[in-house]
Amino acid sequence: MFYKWYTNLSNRTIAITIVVCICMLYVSYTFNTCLIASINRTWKKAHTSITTMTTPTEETEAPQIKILGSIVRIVPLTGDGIGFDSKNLVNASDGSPKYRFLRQQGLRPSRHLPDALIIGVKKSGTRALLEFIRLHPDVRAAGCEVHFFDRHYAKGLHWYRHHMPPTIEGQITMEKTPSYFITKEAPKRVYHMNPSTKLLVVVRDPVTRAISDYTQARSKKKDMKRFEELAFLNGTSGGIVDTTWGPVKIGVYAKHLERWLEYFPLSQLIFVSGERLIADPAVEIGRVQDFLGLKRVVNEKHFYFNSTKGFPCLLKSEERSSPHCLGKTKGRNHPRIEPQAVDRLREFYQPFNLKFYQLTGINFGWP
Ligand SMILES: Nc1ncnc2c1ncn2[C@@H]1O[C@H](COP(=O)(O)OS(=O)(=O)O)[C@@H](OP(=O)(O)O)[C@H]1O
Repeated sequence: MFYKWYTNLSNRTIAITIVVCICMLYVSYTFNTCLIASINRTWKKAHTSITTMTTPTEETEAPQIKILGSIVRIVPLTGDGIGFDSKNLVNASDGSPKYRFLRQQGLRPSRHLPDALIIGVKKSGTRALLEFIRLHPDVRAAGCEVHFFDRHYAKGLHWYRHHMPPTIEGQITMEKTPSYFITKEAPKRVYHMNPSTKLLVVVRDPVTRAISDYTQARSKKKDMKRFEELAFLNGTSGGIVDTTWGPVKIGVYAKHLERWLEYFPLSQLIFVSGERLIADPAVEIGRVQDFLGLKRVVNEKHFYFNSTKGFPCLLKSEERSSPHCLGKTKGRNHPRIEPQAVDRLREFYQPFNLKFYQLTGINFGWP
């Protein structure tokens, strides 16, 4: 009797587990992780900063929430065709006090396709660049990598726009997805969205970049082969470079850039040095603000050097008012690579680096 009851129970548990798994798979397929992360963040914020929520009043037809002691009326966003519902509340509860204030004033931010894109290069400092430039009050950026021009293009521009943050007049919308730089179809697709899109490219010594890329991959797959075995065809450090291996291939910047230059004039691109972004972020951010036609607001006062992390960090940002660094996946310790392998890779990249310097008109001074 007990055995039968126990078997029934475990069968039911298994059935429930399967149903839950299928539902989760469906949800993760339907929505992208960016959206889920953003809902998650908003959910967390709502639980830390919203203390009371009242029901809609007839007069306003909009719910009021009590944030840090003051009553705020949530004004629905326009431009997306989103009605006033719980989904909209997620959007409307954008964490920034600036936006809560604007909504109180009846100003209606709306979502726009990006004016500027950080298109790459992976592991060169793209996150740092985005976090630094979005300190500017006239810049608003999607927090996650949207991957529209590589993975989600079939979903259409309406889908893409919905992933952008709400902006008010005069603000620039930005997004960063480093894989755009190497995606063959991306230049044409971006051009079709808007031929005036400004393109930002962060580049770093391709050898260090390849090691950084490998370090990231190895952090997810512990039994990964050694760098030297993957970067060379015969597995030996001085051998033939495996140009089909992703971390090597991405570093041939000139080849990827040529595809972008088929669609965009050089003047529409800015090249940010990943090395200088670490050594002197204020200078690089100054150039970027000029390029975007923005007043130079972000400057050295926004940064401090964190000697424990070994990187520049932020004194405050829109999301956090206390000093903080980028996450622990940025600025990882790299494994030791045989000097012979490093030398061979430097030799391999040299002609491509020179070509890249010629195309951009900038000597990045990589060894
Ligand atoms: N301020 C600051 N803090 C931490 N890390 C910084 C910073 N500025 C640039 N970097 C460098 O950024 C590298 C990661 O590059 P990305 O953000 O482009 O990586 S990713 O492609 O988005 O995964 C990361 O690479 P690793 O050092 O290999 O982790 C850093 O070297």
